Amino acid sequence: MNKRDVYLEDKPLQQALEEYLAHLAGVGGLDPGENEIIPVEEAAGRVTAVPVFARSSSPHYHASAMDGVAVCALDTFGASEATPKLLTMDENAVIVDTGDPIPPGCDAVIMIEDVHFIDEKTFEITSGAVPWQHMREIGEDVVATEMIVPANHRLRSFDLGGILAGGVTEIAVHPKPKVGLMPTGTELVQPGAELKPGDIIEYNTRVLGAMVAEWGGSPQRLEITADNYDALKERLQKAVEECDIVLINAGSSAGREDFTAQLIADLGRVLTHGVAIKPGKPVVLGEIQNKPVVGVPGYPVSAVLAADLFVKPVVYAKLGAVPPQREKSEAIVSRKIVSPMGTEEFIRVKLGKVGEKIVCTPISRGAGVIMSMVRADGMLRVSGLSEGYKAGQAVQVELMRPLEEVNETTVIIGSHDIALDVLANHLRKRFPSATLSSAHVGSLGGLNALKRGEAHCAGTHLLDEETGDYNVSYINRFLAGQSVVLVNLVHREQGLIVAPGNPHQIRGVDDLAAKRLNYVNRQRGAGTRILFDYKLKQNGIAPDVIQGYEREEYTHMAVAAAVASGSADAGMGIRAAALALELDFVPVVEERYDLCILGEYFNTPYIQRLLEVMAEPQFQQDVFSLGGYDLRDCGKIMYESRS
Ligand SMILES: Nc1nc2c(c(=O)[nH]1)N[C@H]1C(S)=C(S)[C@@H](COP(=O)(O)OP(=O)(O)OC[C@H]3O[C@@H](n4cnc5c(N)ncnc54)[C@H](O)[C@@H]3O)O[C@H]1N2
Ligand code: MOO
Repeated sequence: MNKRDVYLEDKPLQQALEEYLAHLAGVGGLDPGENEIIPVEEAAGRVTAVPVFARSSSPHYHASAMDGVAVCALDTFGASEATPKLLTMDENAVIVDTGDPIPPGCDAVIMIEDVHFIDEKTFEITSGAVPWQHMREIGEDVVATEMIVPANHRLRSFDLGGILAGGVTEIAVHPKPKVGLMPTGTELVQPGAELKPGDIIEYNTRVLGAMVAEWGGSPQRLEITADNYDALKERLQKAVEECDIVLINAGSSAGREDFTAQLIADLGRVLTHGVAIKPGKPVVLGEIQNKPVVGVPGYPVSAVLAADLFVKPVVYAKLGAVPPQREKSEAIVSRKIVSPMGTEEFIRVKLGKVGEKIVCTPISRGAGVIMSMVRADGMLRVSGLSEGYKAGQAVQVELMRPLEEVNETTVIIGSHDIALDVLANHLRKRFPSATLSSAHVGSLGGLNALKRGEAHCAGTHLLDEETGDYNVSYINRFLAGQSVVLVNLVHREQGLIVAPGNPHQIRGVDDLAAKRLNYVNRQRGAGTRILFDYKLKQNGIAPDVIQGYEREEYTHMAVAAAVASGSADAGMGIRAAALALELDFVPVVEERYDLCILGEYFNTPYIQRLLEVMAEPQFQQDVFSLGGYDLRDCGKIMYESRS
């Protein structure tokens, strides 16, 4: 049998979902299952299977609502400042505290503050009591037999109070759908294992498990199964028997060992294999023994999206509900986004409020980049009917963080430095509501982002070859006429990041050419790239003599990672990046790394908070101990220009 299915469908998302839910509903695959009876105190987050009716009223007796004296209102009529009335304890008044039963014969409470004792037994009042004043009547809160919550209601903390107040101690809830999570792949190893080349840490089922729990299901993580058809079939069969829903992770596409669709077809039925979404395209929507079985693609972002789009509605449906919509916000696209027609694309974006508008900047679109989810503030959907967006276009973004957090975010776009991570961390510690969001597009990219009004500030280290000074001439050129303040963050060592022990005995840039070594470069517009070009020129070396000059990475850490992996012999970067990956470092220059701040934001909390943190000795110490940093000018204004 040819188990390799290379013909994936391209079904539109909405159609795939509707067809799937309709099919499942038809075969009973969305039925909730037998009710579970549980104590009310354990019921938060659970979903009621039947309405809950009050057994008793609350209060179930007339109760005093205040500390004071219970009286018969008739006895108090006519009391005023001019004609106070005297009442006698135990004859026509009884002392009560809040919550006490009202004694027979009484129908009102006078607050203790309004009572003037003449002696132990007698007191005076200067205004009459209205019948039922300061009393809580029987059933003021809950009336016996009334419905407290309907069926299919997800119980919140205070709902438990209402139910218990109504005299109910146990309730019937829908069982949590048991979702079997089946990781497959010979290459998978458990988190924490010693890693060999080719090993992949199995984390998808952990992520999926946390998602299932959030939706109200009960995740059941299964053992890793190798890519062996018979073993997979046996495991899947067992999982279907034991669970209400089964997710098979990976093996969904067209690889030689991608068996998921075939397995589901073999044991049940595949309704859809391939949906016009990106990431997540090879998702398999199927059913075995009337139970939903979904083949979730292996790439982590694809897995999260496929589960969110197709499994969440199934779990919710089994609990008698539809998933809540994510909150949305309007945002302005910072740069052109191109997306293929015919595919609904899900683009992870960073958000920040710069001036009056929320700016939306796309981050990595790779389906294998889980960090794109970690870093995302929102998700931008590009419909299959659209080719994307122009820079400056207004879009609706689904929020992955509360809008208040987005509004409190300082947006820094430009060159990357590890000190920014330390700054972000200290900022959050000192100001819990504040966030520093940094996007790494190189120094020139940062200045351009400032010009377009997409950031509050930019990290920049641009060497002026003529003057040997940093940043100022570039600011005057790229931000002419704009008011900016240039504040130093660090001086740092730039040099060549090389393998441990410096096996090629590299002493400087000239050795790269002389020894024909493999170099890894930074992208055009990066300050480090400009520095490298300057050093080549100084040494009279043409760029095309450098092997790997065209290979571009976007951050110091990515350059260090290329050297660590052995795919490059050297790359220019900061010492801290070399130290972080236990590599060696050949110093070339000390350079200045500044924050270029738009004048209009200088006196706002976005910037003042950063400056406060930069002045902290602990922040400076933490940056210093990364190695290769000098903080002698940290926080100092290096230059100011006015519009
Ligand atoms: N010729 C084609 N190749 C691929 C296609 C295609 O249409 N034609 N689709 C691509 C797309 S899109 C996706 S998405 C992936 C889906 O891959 P599979 O579901 O078959 O998964 P694997 O190939 O087994 O694994 C992919 C990748 O996922 C990571 N992975 C897998 N399991 C886990 C886990 N439990 N925890 C963490 N990470 C996991 C791992 O990095 C694998 O390398 O196929 C493309 N190929
Ligand atoms: O569907 Mo795949 O998830 O685009 O990478």
